[in-house]
Amino acid sequence: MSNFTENNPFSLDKLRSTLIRLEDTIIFALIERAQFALNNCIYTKGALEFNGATGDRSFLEYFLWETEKVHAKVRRYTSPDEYAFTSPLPEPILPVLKFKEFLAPNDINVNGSIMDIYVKSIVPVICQDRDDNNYGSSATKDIECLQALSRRIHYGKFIAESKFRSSSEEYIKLALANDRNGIYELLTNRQVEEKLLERLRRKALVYGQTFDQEKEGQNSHLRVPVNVVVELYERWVIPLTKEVEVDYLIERGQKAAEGQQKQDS
Ligand SMILES: C=C(O[C@@H]1C=C(C(=O)O)C=C[C@H]1O)C(=O)O
Repeated sequence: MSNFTENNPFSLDKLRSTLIRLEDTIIFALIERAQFALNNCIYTKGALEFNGATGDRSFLEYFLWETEKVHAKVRRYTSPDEYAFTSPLPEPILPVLKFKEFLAPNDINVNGSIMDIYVKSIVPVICQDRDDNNYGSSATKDIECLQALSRRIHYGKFIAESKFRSSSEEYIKLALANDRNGIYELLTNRQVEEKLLERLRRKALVYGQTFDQEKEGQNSHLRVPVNVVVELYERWVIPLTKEVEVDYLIERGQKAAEGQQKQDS
């Protein structure tokens, strides 16, 4: 049941349908990356293969940073249905830095950045550990994965705004007490999470099929292991999305209380 009229961009049902669509984007992005070898040198800082062109960064870090610089120059404001580094929502707006925090190689946030998690625990499992020289293609597919993951995680801002509008008094009270755990519990919907993980398992199983008749029925020939996709969400995507929601709701609640005080004075 949506919590607003259907034409409202903050309908929780509508926002959740965008997250469901992003599941497909992320699974297919992982499948696309898995067609190339690991090419470990693209994750190695200052790897000799790149003759110093990337300075003390890895090829992927360098490639991502340069890509983001181009995007940052051309990015205009977007609606909640499109990708946005900063939220079109009323104040507060999570700073663009949030994206960088998640991707910065030396990120201190939540057990390491999305890039650290992706490079250390996702790519080595979905790609064969060898070098096929497809460095540019591999990094391009990595960036598509990282951007889809970041888009999904930062969508937590819009989900948080929707929840705030449904229960603003409760969130304001918790925000004024800086009660992050209280906000985390209030925003958590375990039924939605369990349903999501089950749907993800089914999608990874179907999308990952190579339809190679000789191997019919052998899970080993899946293009991406099902448990990798499910664990990615269970261990990282969902917790990081909720971190974004909590960050947003703390600021949103405190600023709303300030606004109320100004009105009352
Ligand atoms: C995104 C939401 O907020 C939380 C995070 C979820 C997720 O990251 O998949 C799912 C349910 C909630 O615990 C939501 O309520 O839909």
